[in-house]
Amino acid sequence: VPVVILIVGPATWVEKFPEARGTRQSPVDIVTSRASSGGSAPPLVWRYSVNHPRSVVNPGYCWRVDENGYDSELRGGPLGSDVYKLQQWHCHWGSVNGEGSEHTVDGRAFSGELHLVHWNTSKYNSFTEAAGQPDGLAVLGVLLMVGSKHDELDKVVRLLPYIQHKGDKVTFSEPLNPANLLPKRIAYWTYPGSLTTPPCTESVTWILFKEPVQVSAEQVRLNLCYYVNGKNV
Ligand SMILES: Nc1nnc(SCC(=O)Nc2ccc(S(N)(=O)=O)cc2)s1
Ligand SMILES: [Zn+2]
Repeated sequence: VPVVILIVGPATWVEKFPEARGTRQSPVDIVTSRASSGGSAPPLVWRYSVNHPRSVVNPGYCWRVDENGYDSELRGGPLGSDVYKLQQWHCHWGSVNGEGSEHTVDGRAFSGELHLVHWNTSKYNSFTEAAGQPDGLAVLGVLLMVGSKHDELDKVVRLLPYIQHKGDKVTFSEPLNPANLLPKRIAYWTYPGSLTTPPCTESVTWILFKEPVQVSAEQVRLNLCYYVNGKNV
């Protein structure tokens, strides 16, 4: 009986998304010995609005929080003189604890990875337009490791049981400051890269914080069980 092997992972993305064959594809392994020092880059500065309604969506993999157009600003660091605005933030978790981050550091994976996705409002008129431009997006990456409970993240994790299936969405108005999702030490690695999932557009300036942020084992478990249930191929 002929065996049909259905490959749905990154290896087949190039067939439908030519960008995936590009020269600046993410994620990457950060080889710390090869990272150059920051030199004279200006400080990275951010400001997020706290008291506005947000919605948590199940896009079919992990979960995503939409900022619904409320004001915010990310500037400085590797972003030149452009100002970026937070569009959405989401997570990547593994199917097994201890793996699941997209970026690795010296070959080491973390239990998860949070992405805060911003777009260049100085140059473009919409997220979708910016998402197709080489300097259109800036994503802050936060590595997650098991440790103490993360109270700010818990405002989302506790809502996961209500969005078990693809397309489910729940809106909440509890005040939340995305800045509280970032590590205390703001040292980071940065490189020109791409969206890590289709269409893999090479439009992302990646800014990955060096210091992992701790989440509790229970929060990982909730994401894992949610991930397994909510995950669509
Ligand atoms: N040209 C376009 N690409 N993507 C869109 S809208 C969908 C979208 O936001 N995709 C997206 C995919 C991956 C990432 S990630 N994991 O942060 O690199 C962020 C965002 S329009
Ligand atoms: Zn992501």
